[in-house]
Amino acid sequence: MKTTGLHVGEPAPGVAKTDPIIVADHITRRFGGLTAVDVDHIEIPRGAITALIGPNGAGKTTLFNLLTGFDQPDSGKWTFDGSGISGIPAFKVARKGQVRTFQLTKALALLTVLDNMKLGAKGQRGESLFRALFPFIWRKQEAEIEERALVLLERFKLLEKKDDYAASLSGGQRKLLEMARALMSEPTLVMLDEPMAGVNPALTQSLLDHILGLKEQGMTVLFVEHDMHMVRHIADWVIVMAEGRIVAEGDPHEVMANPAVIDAYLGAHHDEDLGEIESETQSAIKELADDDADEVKH
Ligand SMILES: Nc1ncnc2c1ncn2[C@@H]1O[C@H](COP(=O)(O)OP(=O)(O)OP(=O)(O)O)[C@@H](O)[C@H]1O
Repeated sequence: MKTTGLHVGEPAPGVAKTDPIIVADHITRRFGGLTAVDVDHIEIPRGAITALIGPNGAGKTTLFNLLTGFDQPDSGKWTFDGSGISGIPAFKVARKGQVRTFQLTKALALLTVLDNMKLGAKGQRGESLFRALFPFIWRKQEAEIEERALVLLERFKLLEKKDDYAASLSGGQRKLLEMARALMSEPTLVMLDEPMAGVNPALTQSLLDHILGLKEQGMTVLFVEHDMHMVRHIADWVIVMAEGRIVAEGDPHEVMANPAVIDAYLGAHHDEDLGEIESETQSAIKELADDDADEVKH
């Protein structure tokens, strides 16, 4: 079920939201002479699924890294749930309830599925001092963490794999594990980085259902994705970036029909034959247009 009534006024870049969970101003991040992110104002609607899309190199991942404290901006301020979190390190951001998924790194792939889950809960209360002073309470907390991990693994159909190395999982199962691990810290905002990348079609629906499930449970979801089918099917709101800036925002269908978005994807090659210069994102836009045409026919 799509969530509507998210914005106030015309859906232009930076438009105000009725109930924003993130409000950010004047964020810039430069790498040498390159300005990777230059966002004047952005608001993420609470309780909805927002897609952040844009061509390769648009600055989506950099913006994700900034908002979650994994990178520091050259300028900018933002709030999460009403409290200022700009410049706060990632583990503190996560404690406040804003988590992001990570690609399963080599090191994590060499841990079991269950250990990966337990790591997702670390940085909450299990500090070493706490452990030393209150071993009894600490053990109780460990037991609670394991219990929560098992419940989540069951929900994500990974329980049978709990003692396997994460490296042995398929691409889709890894994505499920990344999402399940993020949920260990009981977040209010879940940020997913390309949740569909490397997922085979058999697991696509299950992943989509899990993401919709997060919203049903009251969480806010923000994801970066190149897969336009996914954007269209589950996003309530779409924000488009190009060259570090936000170039369009709105409902998925309206955004896809927006000339600024088509321009952002096609860039200087606008008038050329798409067949010759086709890239991942260009073919995605074409697929989407085909989908829309199919829908009109039916
Ligand atoms: N650590 C870094 N050092 C130097 N340049 C960087 C760094 N990280 C990102 N960039 C540059 O910043 C720009 C934005 O990159 P970013 O990865 O944020 O884009 P993106 O929209 O996530 O792209 P993609 O869809 O390909 O993942 C790119 O030109 C990239 O080369």
